[in-house]
Order: sequence, then C-alpha cells, then structure tokens
Amino acid sequence: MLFELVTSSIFGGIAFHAFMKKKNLSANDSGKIQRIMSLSGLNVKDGKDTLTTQLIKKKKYEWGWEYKYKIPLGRCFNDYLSKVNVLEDGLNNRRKQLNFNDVLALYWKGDVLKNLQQLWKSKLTEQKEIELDFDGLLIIRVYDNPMPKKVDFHAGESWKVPVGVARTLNSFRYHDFEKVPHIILGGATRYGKSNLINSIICSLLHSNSGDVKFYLIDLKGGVELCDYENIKQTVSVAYELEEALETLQLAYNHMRSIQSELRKRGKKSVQEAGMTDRYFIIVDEVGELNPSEAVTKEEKLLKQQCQTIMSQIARIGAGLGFRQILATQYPTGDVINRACKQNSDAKLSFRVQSAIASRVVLDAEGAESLPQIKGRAIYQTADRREILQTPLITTDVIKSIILPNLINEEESDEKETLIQQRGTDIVTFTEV
Ligand SMILES: Nc1ncnc2c1ncn2[C@@H]1O[C@H](COP(=O)(O)OP(=O)(O)OP(=O)(O)O)[C@@H](O)[C@H]1O
Repeated sequence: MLFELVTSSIFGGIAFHAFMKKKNLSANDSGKIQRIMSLSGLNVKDGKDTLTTQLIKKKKYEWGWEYKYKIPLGRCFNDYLSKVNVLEDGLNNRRKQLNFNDVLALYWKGDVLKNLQQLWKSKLTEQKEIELDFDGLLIIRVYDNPMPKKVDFHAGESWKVPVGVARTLNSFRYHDFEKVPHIILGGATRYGKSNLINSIICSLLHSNSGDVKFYLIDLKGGVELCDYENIKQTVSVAYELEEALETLQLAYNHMRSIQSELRKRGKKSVQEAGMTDRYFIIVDEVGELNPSEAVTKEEKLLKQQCQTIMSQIARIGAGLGFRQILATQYPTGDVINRACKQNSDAKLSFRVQSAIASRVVLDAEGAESLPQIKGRAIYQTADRREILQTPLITTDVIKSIILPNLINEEESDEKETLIQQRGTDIVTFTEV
C-alpha cells in the first residue's frame, strides 16, 4: 500500500515535471523566494506602506534560474547575504524534484523496481543551492544541482595553480601568481586550508621545479609543511617564532639582493630582466605572528620584526619575484597586517564563524554562510568573486610530487651550511 502510494506520487511527479519542462516552467521559485524574503523580515516599513523586494527579471539557464530584484530603500546587499541560509532552506523545504533525464534513465535500465527505489532515495537527499550577487540589482541564482563535494587535485601550468572547481560548467579556476602575486587564505579549523596550501605547493613544484623556491613558516606545530623540509626548492623552514624571523630575514635579504641586481642592470622587474626564479613565502598560521597577542616584550619585538618584513615583501616583492601566501584560522581584527592585506589582491576564505571574520579575510560578508562542506570556499580577486570547491590532494600524490625533488646527501650538506649562516644576516629596512 505504502509502496503504491510512493510509486504513484513519483509517476505523478514525473508527469507533472515533464509538463512543466515542456513549458519551460520547471522549478521557478520566484514566488517562493519573495515570500521567504517577506517572512524573514526583509520588507521595510515606510509610514503606512510596506516596501518589498521587487522581482525585475528572471531567466532560466541550464544550471537553474537567475532572478534579479530591486531592493527597497533602507536595505543593503549584506541584509540579504545574512539570510542566504534562510532562503536556501526555504527553497529546499521538502522538495523532491524529478527531471526528464531521470525518467529516461529509469526506463532504459533493467530492474525498474530497484531503480525506482534508488531514484526516490536520491531525490530525498537532493539539495538546491543558491548564490547571491549584487550589480545594482540583487541577483539570486538558484542552482538545480549542488556543487561537487569532492574534486581531485591536478597540477596547474607554469605559475597558475588550481584553486577549485566553479559551479558554472564545473570548470577549474586557477590562481595566477604572475598576475596576482600575494594571496590570503582564511577559514575556520578543519575546512581545508592546509590541504589547499599543499595543493598550491605541489602544483608549483610539479610545474616549475627548476624555478620555484620556498620559505616555509609552519607555526601550527610543524605537522603540515614538514614534508617539504628536504626538497631542493626549500630555502628555509621555520616552526618556531625565532626561526620564522630568520626565515623572513633570509627572504628579505635575498629580495634586496635581487633589487640591487635589477638596479645594476637597469631593469624594473624580474619579468623585464628575464629572471625566471620565483620565491614563495608561505605562513601557516599568520595569527601566531600577531604582536598584540605576544605574552612577553621579547616576543612582541620578534613579532613586530616579522610584521615589518612581511609588509615590505608585500609592498615591493611582486616585481622582484616574491610571492606571499598568508593563512589564518583566527580571522579577527588585526591578525593580517594592513600592508599585506592591501597588497593581496586575491583572498580565499573557507567557512568562518561570523560575518566579522568573513570581513577580515575577504573585506566582505559571505564566508560565514558557506555550507558546512570541507573544501568549499569563496575565491575573490579585484574583479571576481566565486564559490569554489577546492581540490583535495592525497598523501600519495604529495609524496609522488616530492620524491623527484628530494635532496641527496651532498646537497643536504650545502643546505646545512646555508641555514647555519642565516643567523649572521643583517636586515636593513630601506624605503624603496
Ligand atoms: N578540498 C577538500 N575537499 C574535500 N575534503 C577536504 C578538502 N580539504 C580538506 N578536506 C578534508 O578536511 C580535513 C581537514 O582539512 P585541513 O587539514 O586542510 O583543514 P585546516 O583548515 O587546515 O584545519 P586546521 O586549521 O585545523 O589545520 C582533511 O583531512 C580532509 O579530509
């Protein structure tokens, strides 16, 4: 009896959906969206009048629907962003959608009964996703299918590294370190920062093993970046505050030597001079270098020195071949120094705990409303903001990329000498 009810509701649904599809009316949620907006307090009272969010345009795409709304006076885009979960849950409220392809697949397969059960089960867990944007009008995109929850890593080309798969056309997006030299990564713990750092390092190693150099600062106990300690491309690794300063000093001194070299040759940048080496300073938990969190005077001084070098690299490093990747899981007020943030035109944030934390990383809200999916992130550059599923890199892939780059014993001795010398480096800060 129950099964009959279930099957007839499925077939009823199929017939209804096929009819709607034919009329190109499938899953138009504009009415429901407007109702959710009213019920969630987005209307504005103006004397006796109630100003509502007005639908201006709607358009059907392959992936779903796009709606454009005029927002009432007294509301801003952020008011809508803060309701993104309300909108999404409202649209998914007990929705079971069947599409034409499901039906075709069902009839062509052998065991119809089993297939029906599977189809029903998968429809129960189906989830629409929405994205909000603003271009003078509020744009709401309702995607019929959710983004993939797992995307495999593959290396990029040259200085372009894969940062994730975008929803539209399921295509990979790349961060080009030649165009945007510095990037800030943020996100609450366990959402995928370290995984992304590994992906970036491995992509760079794979595509530029002869030209890439790393200065690694891992202040999370040294479990994440220690894999790269013994590769030829790593100039210095730091696990403690003092070592972090030494590593930054090494990078800074080298940056200054490249600067004098360029001056001698009358060139303005490494690109112009045809110098192919690029230097990546990667700091995983930049919050540990925050002077306002220091316990002692000495610690504060060390952290301040680190901050000074990081801002110098952010300010002048781009043309000298230096790139900075700063990651934090505690995006509060001053955790990322201002010069570093101003000079990082790319930001990537996984889910964070609050709108304030999102603003610290992205300068905008939104990362607090990301679904609770590992690897899901907002990637933002000066002209684009997109939700991506970042690639997942496995330990085996990391090992296979590291293996050909491991240093042999002779090279290891040379490296020891280099690291021992670094304490004698003197840092002088000259305005450029
Ligand atoms: N892109 C991804 N796709 C799917 N799963 C992922 C992805 N990135 C990370 N994960 C999963 O999440 C777990 C935590 O990831 P990761 O260690 O990178 O988080 P984290 O943000 O660096 O955490 P913490 O700040 O605590 O070190 C991983 O072990 C992995 O299983």
